[in-house]
Amino acid sequence: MKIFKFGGTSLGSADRIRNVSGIISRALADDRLVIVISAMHGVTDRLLEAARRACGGDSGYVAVHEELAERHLSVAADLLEGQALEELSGILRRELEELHDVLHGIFLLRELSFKSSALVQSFGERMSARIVAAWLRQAGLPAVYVDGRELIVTDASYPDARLDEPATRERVALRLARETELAVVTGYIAAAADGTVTTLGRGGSDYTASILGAALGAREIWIWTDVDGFFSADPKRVTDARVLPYISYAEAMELSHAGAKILHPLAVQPAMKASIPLIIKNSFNPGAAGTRIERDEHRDEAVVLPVTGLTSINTVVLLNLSGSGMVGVPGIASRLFTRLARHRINVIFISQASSEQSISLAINPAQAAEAKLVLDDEFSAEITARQIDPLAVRRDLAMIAVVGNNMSGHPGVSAQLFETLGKNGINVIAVAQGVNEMNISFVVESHDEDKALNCIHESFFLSRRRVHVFIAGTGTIAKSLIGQISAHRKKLQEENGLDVVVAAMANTRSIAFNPSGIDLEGWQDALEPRGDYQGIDGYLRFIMEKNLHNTIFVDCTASADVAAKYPELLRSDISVATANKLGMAGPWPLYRAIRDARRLSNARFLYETNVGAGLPIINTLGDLKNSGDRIRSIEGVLSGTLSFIFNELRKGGRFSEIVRSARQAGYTEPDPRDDLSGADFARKFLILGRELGFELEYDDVECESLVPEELRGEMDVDTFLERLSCVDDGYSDAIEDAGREGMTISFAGEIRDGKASIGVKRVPLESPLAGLSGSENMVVFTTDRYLQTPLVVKGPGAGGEVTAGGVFADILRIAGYLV
Ligand SMILES: NC(=O)C1=CN([C@@H]2O[C@H](COP(=O)(O)OP(=O)(O)OC[C@H]3O[C@@H](n4cnc5c(N)ncnc54)[C@H](OP(=O)(O)O)[C@@H]3O)[C@@H](O)[C@H]2O)C=CC1
Ligand SMILES: N[C@@H](CC=O)C(=O)O
Repeated sequence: MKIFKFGGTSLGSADRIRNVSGIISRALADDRLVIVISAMHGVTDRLLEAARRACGGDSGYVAVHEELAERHLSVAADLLEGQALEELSGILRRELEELHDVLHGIFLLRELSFKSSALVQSFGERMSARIVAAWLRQAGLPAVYVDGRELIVTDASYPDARLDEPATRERVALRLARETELAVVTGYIAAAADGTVTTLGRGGSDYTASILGAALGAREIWIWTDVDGFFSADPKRVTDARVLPYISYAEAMELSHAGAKILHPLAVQPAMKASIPLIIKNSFNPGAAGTRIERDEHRDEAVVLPVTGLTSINTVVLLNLSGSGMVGVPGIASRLFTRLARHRINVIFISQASSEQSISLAINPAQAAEAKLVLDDEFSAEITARQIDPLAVRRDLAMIAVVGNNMSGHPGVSAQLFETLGKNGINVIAVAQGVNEMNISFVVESHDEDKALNCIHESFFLSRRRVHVFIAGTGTIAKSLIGQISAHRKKLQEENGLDVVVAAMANTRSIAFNPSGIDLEGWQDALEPRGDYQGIDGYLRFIMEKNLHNTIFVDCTASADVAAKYPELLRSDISVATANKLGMAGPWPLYRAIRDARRLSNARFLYETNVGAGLPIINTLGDLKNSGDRIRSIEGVLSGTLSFIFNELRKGGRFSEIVRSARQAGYTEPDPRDDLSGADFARKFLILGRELGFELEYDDVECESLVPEELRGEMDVDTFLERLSCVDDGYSDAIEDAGREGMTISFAGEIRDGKASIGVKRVPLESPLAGLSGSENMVVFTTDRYLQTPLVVKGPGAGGEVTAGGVFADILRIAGYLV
């Protein structure tokens, strides 16, 4: 025999009931069934609403009653006709009349006890089970309506009555013995010894099914719901959550107690005691395998992960009782819990540090005010004597539980859990783990709940790793970067299990956002005005509000305002990959602030493209330094634009035209005067000097400017470029003059003994500097280890593609660290 329990969503309409009867008919071919029925979707809430209104003297309860009458009678009329419909309608009308009388009584008395509330709620299951039984009979099955009050005996503790197991067994054996009958039993409701209605707690139809299964020695108990099974996490919150084919009774209990709504927490216990498997199935997708809940030894060892699932309760409050007067004083915890129990305040989570100075409890927010009142009263003497502080209540919190049988004796699970949370900047407020080691519960701000669920899920379930990229800037570098991510995203997904999601892009005017990833082919169309999120502060607020896990901020602007935000981002544990040099080459206090924030942050800060675009210069210098080499000097060409200019001049080009071409090719800064003045080159040397440990400011770099004196005033870029031809002849002559002496000119620099200088240099034609082409950069590291033959890094040092490639590589380095 099997027990089939159908939840409210499976019974929400006539069509759904037809679907349910199809499932039942097919299963009956193989086995005897007992059917347990919940109230139709939403009905219990409406019944409670009607009762509350009636109690409050609001005659609106009548309208709710009429709505419920209409709903049930119209489903009946849709399913049945003729005599069968008449019979069923008559029964439903009688139920509805009784309901009306009860509600009217509540209205007159203005009194709603748990007992009368249970009676009101019972009509939901009573009417739905009547309808299902009638429809099954119409379909030719031997269905009979059985009221749960005839079968399940409880004590009279409302609203969550406790089962009287022996009495229930006896009644079930007696009433459900007839094998020819297809019993359609009301879930959720039971009766106390005196016959008054009791309820088994919200969602208690699962419990009914399990109680009946155990009492009847069923082979399996099937819980039919509207999802494919027990998920590794709530699929509405964690997109990669997957159905668990199997979980143990203990895991199911831990998960349902900690918020997984798929199964009533008490439903596991009777099935477990009788060793009956519970099967979670989707009535809308009966072909799906579902989840089997049974003893742990049935699990396939090959697929065992330490964590089975995670779940959360998204509104809890934390009560904190603390004070030096608690230390070493026996009985404090006993008084605390006894008082809460007396007021039926359910404790979801408990944590106490070994110092005994405080006890933290998580409870339902609806009970927080009462808890504060009763506990401040309980400890009033100690509070007056200042031995214990008044109870502290912290709100807007979520409790997350990470559950798995195999966490027990598996070192590293909590390390991995808290490291993952730390890297995502999620503050853990309280933690609890029992000695069975199969549940680590912790409390975080509600705002961090989804982020925590997603990053933990990724970390433990080997689902696809995802990083969320927020780009500032939509210009040359950003465009190339988007193109590269678009071209390689699929490959990264397939080969590395990494999903680089561009969640947002913003320029000074507009913003595009999609947490699942902006369409990289048509991102321009997704840009919208920035609305309330103006300026870089607005963008940062936007990012913080979205609070996605594994967020990486990518700076493709040339803005000092954006660079000034790096410390704040790092303090919020958001990693940064930047092409913008105005942070690392900014004023010393900003540089220091970035370095300090980076040291203290759980996030990473990478800026390889600040020097030499995509060339590995910062990393090379870091490796040399960190491995103990001493850098004697750094020389070379670190401006792609200036390199290009002199390389083209040598070929006979005209200075102003070459600058235009460099701009066209994406080598120049947004304002090419930043290149011609040597400022961009100087910034790179400033960064290298600082990497070497020198406390340098921008003005410490000796720098020769190629911007002609007469063009140094205020003017826009186009005017400047138009007037730049005034220097063309001078440069052509200088190249010619130098050539006559076997020399040429180049713009290069060096750092030696903490002094950095850059400028135009005459170099022999056979010098490596004269051999550069295009936008090539060249850096020569002379070190203790690379003395006779210095280490040279050479290659294109500017341009959209190489720079974007460097930024992309930094993103992937951060992703590797994050996930
Ligand atoms: N070109 C190269 O070879 C290399 C460049 N870099 C660096 O890359 C960076 C980007 O250069 P590039 O792409 O050429 O510059 P662009 O001028 O093409 O693009 C800059 C972008 O930044 C946006 N922006 C400016 N301020 C803000 C702000 N406060 N918030 C959001 N967006 C902002 C601009 O928006 P809007 O359009 O609205 O003004 C624009 O979209 C620069 O820092 C540069 O030094 C580094 C290495 C090599
Ligand atoms: N404008 C810069 C680009 C790289 O930083 C250059 O010309 O090198």
